[in-house]
Amino acid sequence: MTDPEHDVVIEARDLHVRLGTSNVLRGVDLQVRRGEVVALLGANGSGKSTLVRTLVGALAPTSGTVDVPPADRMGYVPQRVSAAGGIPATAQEVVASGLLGPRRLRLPRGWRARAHEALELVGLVDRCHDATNHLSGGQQQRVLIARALVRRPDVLVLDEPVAGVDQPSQQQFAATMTRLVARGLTVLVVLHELGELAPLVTRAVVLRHGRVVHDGAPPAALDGHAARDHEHVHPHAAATAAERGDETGFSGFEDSTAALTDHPGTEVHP
Ligand SMILES: Nc1ncnc2c1ncn2[C@@H]1O[C@H](COP(=O)(O)OP(=O)(O)OP(=O)(O)O)[C@@H](O)[C@H]1O
Repeated sequence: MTDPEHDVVIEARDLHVRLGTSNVLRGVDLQVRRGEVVALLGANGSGKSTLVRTLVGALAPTSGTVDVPPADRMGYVPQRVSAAGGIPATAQEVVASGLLGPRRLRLPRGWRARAHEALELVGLVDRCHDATNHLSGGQQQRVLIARALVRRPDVLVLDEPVAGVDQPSQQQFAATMTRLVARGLTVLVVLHELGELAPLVTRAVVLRHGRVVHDGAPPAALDGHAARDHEHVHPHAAATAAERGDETGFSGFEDSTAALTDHPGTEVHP
């Protein structure tokens, strides 16, 4: 018999994080099981980045517990970081730097092959000798994903990996994630909308004001609302959520708010 508890690879219990004078996370419980692709959604400022930064150990919880794999089994792609950083390093070098750590200051034997393997996964192996500052924003983001993959992690945590990224790179990113998930990678990904990743996402967790207000079916999976070419409005969605006292109402994702309720909303197609 399989034990679902055994499959939990990321767990946060009653997590509170206070930054400055703000209580940014206010009692978050989260579990991610092996093989899941969990989308972490929520309005700007709801605490998504703070949650993933706490999970990867970049921030200390004020209270509560975090249980995650060892650092070398978990890849992390932070939000809005350029792979270029003003230093004329090649894609291969940036990726290989993911093999370094506090206790490993020299690249291991075979680092080039490992860097190529990771660049292959993100579809950039042909650019391995290019300086990263000659790559597009989307390509730089893929270099950073390759950097997170170079240790062959079991779990990948990404913070808005496609925000502001060009469309070809978004598609390439989705293709990369599809390949990795098929190999068994577990993924926790902060997103503003499911977009190209919608078919992969197995569960959505929605934060609002530092609390989980939805943990279950991904909104787009219910009816395909997140499709790029699907334009519509839900004139009464907010009212519906408010009437029901439903805290899932959150700005910036109104469509999903409607999809999360059992009320279908009204669609207006231009
Ligand atoms: N170092 C800090 N000191 C004080 N407050 C902070 C700090 N970092 C973040 N915050 C606040 O915490 C809240 C949550 O921020 P966080 O970046 O986690 O949200 P987010 O959901 O990831 O937002 P976005 O979608 O805009 O990236 C915000 O109100 C932010 O202003």
